[in-house]
Formats: sequence, structure tokens, C-alpha cells
Amino acid sequence: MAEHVARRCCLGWDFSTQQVKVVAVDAELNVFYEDSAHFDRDLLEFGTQGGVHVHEEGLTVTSPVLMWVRALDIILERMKASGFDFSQVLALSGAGQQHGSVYWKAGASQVLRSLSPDLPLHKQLQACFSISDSPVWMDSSTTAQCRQLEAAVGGAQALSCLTGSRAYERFTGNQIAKIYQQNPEAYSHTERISLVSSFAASLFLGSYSPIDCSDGSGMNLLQIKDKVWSRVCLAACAPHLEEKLGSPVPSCSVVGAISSYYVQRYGFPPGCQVVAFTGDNPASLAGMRLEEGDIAVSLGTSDTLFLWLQEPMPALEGHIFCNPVGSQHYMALLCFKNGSLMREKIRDESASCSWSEFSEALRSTEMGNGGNLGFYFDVMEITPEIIGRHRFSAENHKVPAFPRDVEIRALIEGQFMAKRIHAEGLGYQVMPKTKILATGGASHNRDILQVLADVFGAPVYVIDTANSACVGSAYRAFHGLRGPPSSIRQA
Ligand SMILES: Nc1ncnc2c1ncn2[C@@H]1O[C@H](COP(=O)(O)OP(=O)(O)O)[C@@H](O)[C@H]1O
Ligand SMILES: O=C(CO)[C@@H](O)[C@H](O)COP(=O)(O)O
Repeated sequence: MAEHVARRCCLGWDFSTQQVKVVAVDAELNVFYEDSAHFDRDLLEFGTQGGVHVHEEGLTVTSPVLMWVRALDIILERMKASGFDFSQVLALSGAGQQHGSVYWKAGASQVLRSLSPDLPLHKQLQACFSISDSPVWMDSSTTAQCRQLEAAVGGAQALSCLTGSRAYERFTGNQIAKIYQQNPEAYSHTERISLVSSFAASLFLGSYSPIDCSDGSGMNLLQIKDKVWSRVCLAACAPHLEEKLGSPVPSCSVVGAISSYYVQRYGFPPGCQVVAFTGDNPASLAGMRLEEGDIAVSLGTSDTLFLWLQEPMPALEGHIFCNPVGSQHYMALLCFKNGSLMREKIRDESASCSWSEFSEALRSTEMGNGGNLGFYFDVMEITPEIIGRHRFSAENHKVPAFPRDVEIRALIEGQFMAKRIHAEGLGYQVMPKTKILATGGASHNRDILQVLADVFGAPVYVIDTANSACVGSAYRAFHGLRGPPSSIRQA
């Protein structure tokens, strides 16, 4: 058993699309412990692909809520078995894939409050959810609810000015409206609705955690300037929604001390503080220590691009969220659904399932791909709404296929050109001092990052770990304890 030297620390968690991850960060902000539980590989009994179930009609996408609980049990048990000294944990925070929602059944708060330290969480929480399969961000089945919400507030731009985004299918208000309309009984048996982030925080608190303003901005329900729920949006989605959501809180709030369950079962100190959990993209913004003019590109299951903003300018494309670090500031975000899973498909088809062959193809082809262009959307894209594979030759003719190496470069150049074009559409300009900060699983791949640098004509940096959402969560735990360390904003 590995012995760990006593080291005061904060934990950062990430409940993302394909796995739950954790890091421990010491007072000098060094990461000294990392682990993860991967849903498809470590939790076979849930039968997910890429961490989700895509339903038959292709639009509804869900994840089993107990799978997330079980993943937490697995990691905590592994930490304990490795000799991790939980008594040194001053505080913890975390992140969740954005927009997904969890429906706690009436009576669940009582179960959360009286957890027995003799049993793992998943054994005790089995009957706590009125919806066992949570809708997640990949869901695009709520177009009707989106149109209803926009109509209720006076149109798409009006909704964007109020909440930071026009109505998007994956945004939680529209997902809740669908559940209320299609399954009113389950809705009425629901005493609390959490985001994935506040659900995970609730597991640590042993009571319902409030939703933080930054992740709350991904619901089409929060007035991003006043940081309160919009009454008109709530009413347009479902009845009694305000009481089921609880009030939103600033992202750096301490929401309480850790539940006695963790004190007794794992040896956490009773004073260990839980800082509000937030979305994985907001947590990455904290973890990457963005500065004005920088642009962050996260290459996780989704590809996202985000910036720190002083003044919000909500538009019909992209999202404005409350900033998770500077409570008076904002962040802009663009989300692309065809990210890593699309790259994996082309890798399997054109590079014998090997990232090193994929990289070799990028190295053996030239920047610009001889004029061949491709855009690949196997699932309905978010930015923009489009599906299918679209390839164009140097002569600008639509073609059905490319040679294998050309296909790989076309995919990666197309993905990054789309990011630059859509960012420029929002007013972003590449400047001489621009730095691109990359994170997420695909940021391990230097050849992919080289294409990113070529397309933007700017240098690309990666931090020591690709898990910026976890690291950002640990920084946010320190921030919640004692205000932001100056080094968090100065990379
Ligand atoms: N060497 C690599 N080259 C390209 N992509 C990679 C590489 N290693 C991992 N990935 C991608 O990283 C993805 C997972 O990214 P990650 O940020 O951990 O996901 P999430 O946080 O959304 O669960 C995988 O789906 C995989 O395609
Ligand atoms: O929908 C969005 C952002 O709006 C996604 O970025 C999710 O937050 C999922 O994140 P990853 O698991 O891909 O990091």
C-alpha cells in the first residue's frame, strides 16, 4: 500500500461525460494525486457508450444517475486503498458536465441526511431518483419546448438578452419542460432538481446543494445580470419550479461542511468545506487561469471554446455565462458536439484505431490539405445546427470520399476552422499577443495541437494536466476558503 506524506490540500472533482475524475492540489497549487473512473470501461453493467445511452430515435440522450454515484464510490475506495490521507483535506469543490439534470424523489433529502458509513453510496441512494436516466447535454429532443420558451419571453434575442443564450435543446429549462409535459407524474414526485454539478455537491454535503450562477447560466432560466431565476422563464417551463430548484448562489460560495458519512467512512476532517460545484467549462476557465485576450479550447467529449469577458453581449449564437471566478464578470462559450467522438470515428475508419497512425497522417500531409476541405457532423451539431459529412475538393466540388490521410487532416482543419470562424462571428479577434490554452483529452496529441496553432496563427499552450476542470475545481475550493490566490489569475 502506497503511503502518502501528510499534505494539506483541496480536492477537485469532475463529473464529466465519459468519467468521474479527481485531483488533490496542495497549498502551493501542485497536483499530487489524480484518479478517474471511466463509465464505459469501469462500469460495464450500465452499458453506456461514451458515457451515455442514445435512444432509438437518435435525439434523446441520457446517462444513468446511479452510474455517477457508483463512480464516486469506486474512486473514494481506491483513494482509501492507496493510503490517501483524507484528514488533510481542507475543502473540496467540483465540476459537472453542463446542462444535465437530476430528479430527486420525495423523501430523498431524508436519505441523504442519514447515510450509514457502513455502506457505499450507490446502495443507499437506489430509490432516491424519480427519473433514473438523466437527460444530458448531448440531448437534442426539446425543439418544441425551445420554441415555447422563446415565444413566452418575446423571441430568441429577448431570451438571449435575459439568460445569455437563445433557447438550446440541451439547456436544462427546456429539458425540465419536456419531463413535465411527457412524465407529469415523475415531475410531481420530484422534490428537488439538481444540475450534474449541484447533484455531485449534494452527495458530499448530505443535503441539497444550491446551483451556482455560472452553471445555472446554462439553463435558459437565470437572469445573468441580476443572478436570480427569471419568473417568466420558470413559469413557461413547469409549475412549482422555483421551489424544486432552490435559490442560485455565487460560484465561490461555501455551501456547507462535508457530511459525517465521509468523516466516518474515509476520515475527512469534520470541518472540511464544500465549495459550490460548477460546470466543467467554467471550472476549466478557473483551472487554465485565463487572461484577457486569451482563448481557451477544450477538446473533451465536446469541443468548447471560451473567453473571459467584462461586458456581456448576448447573441443568437453562442452563450454568455456568469463568470465562476470574478463574480461581476462573464464568460463566453461556444460548444461543438462533434468533438472527440467524431475524431475517434475517423481514427477507427482511417487510422486503424490508432492515435499514433492518426498523428502520422497529420504529419505526412501539408497545412491547407492541398485545398481539400471537410466538415464532419455524425450527430446533429450545436454550432451550427447541421448533420452529415461534407467534403469539398480543391476545385470546390462536393466529393464523396478522400484518401485516408487527406480525410484525417480535413477533419482536424475543418474542426478548427469552424472554431475560428464562429469565434470571429462573436467579435473575437486573433491579436499578436493571443495565446491559445488547450485542455481536454485530445490536448495530449501534439499533432492535433499543431493544426490548432496553424489555423489560428497563434501559439498553443497546455497546462501540466489535461484535467483543467478538476484542477480548476481544486483552485476554486481554495478560492472559496480564502478568496482567489493571486496566482489563479496570473499564469
Ligand atoms: N492521444 C489522443 N489523441 C486524440 N484524442 C485523444 C487522445 N487521448 C485521448 N483523447 C480523447 O479524449 C477524449 C476524452 O477527453 P476528456 O477531456 O477526458 O473527456 P470528458 O472530460 O468529456 O469525459 C476521448 O474521447 C479521446 O477521444
Ligand atoms: O454542453 C456543453 C457546454 O455547453 C458541454 O461542454 C458539456 O459541458 C460537456 O462537457 P465535456 O464532458 O465534453 O467536457
